[in-house]
Amino acid sequence: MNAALLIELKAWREAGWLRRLDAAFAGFMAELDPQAAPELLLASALLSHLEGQGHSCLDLAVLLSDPDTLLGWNLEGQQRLQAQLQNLAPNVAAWRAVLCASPLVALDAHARIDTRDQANANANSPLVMRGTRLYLRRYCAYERRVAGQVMLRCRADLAGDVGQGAQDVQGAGLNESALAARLATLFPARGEFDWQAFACAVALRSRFTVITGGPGTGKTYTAARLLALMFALDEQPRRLRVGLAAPTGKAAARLKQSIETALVQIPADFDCGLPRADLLGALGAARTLHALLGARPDTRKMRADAANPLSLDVLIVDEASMIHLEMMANLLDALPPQARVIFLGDKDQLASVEAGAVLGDLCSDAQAGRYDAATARFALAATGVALPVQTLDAQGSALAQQTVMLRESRRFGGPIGALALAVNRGDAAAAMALLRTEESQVLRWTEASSAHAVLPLALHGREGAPGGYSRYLAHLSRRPIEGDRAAFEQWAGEVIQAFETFRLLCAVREGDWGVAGLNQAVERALQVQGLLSKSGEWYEGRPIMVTRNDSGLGVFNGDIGIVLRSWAAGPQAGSLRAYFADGAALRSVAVSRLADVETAFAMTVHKSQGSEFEHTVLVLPDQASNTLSRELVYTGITRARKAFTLVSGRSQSFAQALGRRTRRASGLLDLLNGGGQ
Ligand SMILES: Nc1ncnc2c1ncn2[C@@H]1O[C@H](COP(=O)(O)OP(=O)(O)OP(=O)(O)O)[C@@H](O)[C@H]1O
Repeated sequence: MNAALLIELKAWREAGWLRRLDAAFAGFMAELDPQAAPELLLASALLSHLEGQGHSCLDLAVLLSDPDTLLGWNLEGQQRLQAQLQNLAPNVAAWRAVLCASPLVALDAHARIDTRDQANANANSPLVMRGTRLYLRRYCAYERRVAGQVMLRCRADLAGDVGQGAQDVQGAGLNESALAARLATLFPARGEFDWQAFACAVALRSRFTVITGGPGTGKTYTAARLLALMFALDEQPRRLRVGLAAPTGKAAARLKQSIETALVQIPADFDCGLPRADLLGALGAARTLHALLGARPDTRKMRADAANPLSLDVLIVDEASMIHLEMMANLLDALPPQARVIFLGDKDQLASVEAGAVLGDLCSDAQAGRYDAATARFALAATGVALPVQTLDAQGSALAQQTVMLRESRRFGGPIGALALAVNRGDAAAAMALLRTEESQVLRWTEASSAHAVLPLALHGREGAPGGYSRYLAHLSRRPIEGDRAAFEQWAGEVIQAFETFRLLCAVREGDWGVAGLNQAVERALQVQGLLSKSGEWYEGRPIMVTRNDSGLGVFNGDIGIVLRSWAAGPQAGSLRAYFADGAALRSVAVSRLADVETAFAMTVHKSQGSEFEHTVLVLPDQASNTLSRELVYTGITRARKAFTLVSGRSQSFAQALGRRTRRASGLLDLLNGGGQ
């Protein structure tokens, strides 16, 4: 039977339902255990396949109840899978029993939260079963580590850390009256509950906090005021070690810039415990998580870990929706036990490309709140206003007490905000009406039979949102011929900035409507128009995106740069180098040293996370695609600052995308809620 099953899996690979790796993994399991049950081989192939799609595990209950939604295969694929399932164990309990009987599967049955890998009993088994979920061993361990750290830190007592006072909060040593007085200065009373002030208070009473909210809800504004509070309340503010980080270089640079801007806005009479300039200096550079943890090529092991922790008291991490499970486990392990970590992010955005949906899992109670009596009392004491009753729940988890959702957008009042809200609700009719009838020209819907409809937008923009890529190309043509290095660098910075005002975002990679096809088409169209002079792979003006971290070169996955001739004295320009903006500074790398890059006129929505463009064009393909989802459309729309255009190859794509939510299998939530069986 196994031989027949392995042949069937090969056919599934040839049909494109599985990857080569998935079928090979099942074959590997059959080699390790020639007596393996067919359930084990099928589950192995599907588990590997799902891991490639960002799931942390295979939930047998979902596999047996709704395999079509889980896998998203076409009708033939669904029927072939059903034909196999009919010959196998009849229900979840029977499947579980078969899998657990295999020497290749260890059982992780401890309900208790523990940071250690619980499946050590059978340390060589490649697979682990927890409850009805089957894991590749390392993902099970990552979930344990994340859940353990989150629970420890949420319950942590920060005695002595921030001021000393008589009215302790959960033993935290937090002086409530001092906190309330300072919060009142930073967040003047508005007569309603102030979620931003509450978020600051919550972050001060424990070692783990999540602040979530849509774009422009003031996550960075709140984090900056929180930093000011921490310095103000610390007995030795000069010794407070603060780190800023984000998953990508661009997001890190943006965080630093926004925090600096927000710190400057803090009322001058607020006493931060040290001069404002010193506070800014104390923050240091914002870093990518890879750089912060010391990622090294060819090993999963980071330089910083539990044995060699980061030298930090406070860490603020932005764009937390992009953090995958393995990275989160590594980050939490590397934080010293007494350090405080604050995650900022939008829970409704796309999850990381890699496995896990950590922020989504952590924020499962964010909308509801679920604050217990102690939190309600603390909120009232700290902010002077009671939490809204609908957010109270005596049974709220420890994590819920440390999670705050900011609910008011301060930036997106207009059509883009209204569209993002409609999309988030899954209200396709309202979203389409906004896109089709909106009069201010901020939004536009373009239905097209060919991907070439995108080209005029890329070349010149549209009415209400002019420019497209012609803006950066105009800058490109104004290279200073005479002048010094400073003039060259200023020009190069302007070219990069101008490129960042417009972007084509794709839902898929392949085909005419995907990243590859559109990049080629845009390059060709710009050449035909005489806007770009392309000779070979590398040419002046080529926008590139780095696709792999290279700490040696100082370039990281997602970095965007522009290829320019380097500065040389006199009218002679030098060799081609890729230029990247590092905040206000410029950094360059010889193009010959860049192996893992792609052209960046068009990029996936996934890769655009952490960036914003004045005009964003979201391109949905003409074929049905599993990658279309509500989160994808929401993420695309919220990348737009001033104008948004949707180009759809199929009229149904948009509504179908909004009807499809990305649900990633994960056992993290169960662990956080105290269940591990
Ligand atoms: N309480 C407030 N009072 C006045 N202005 C505010 C307040 N909160 C936020 N803002 C302003 O709203 C804008 C958006 O805030 P901020 O950049 O912090 O939002 P964000 O949630 O971090 O956005 P993004 O999702 O883009 O990262 C900023 O200009 C900020 O100064």
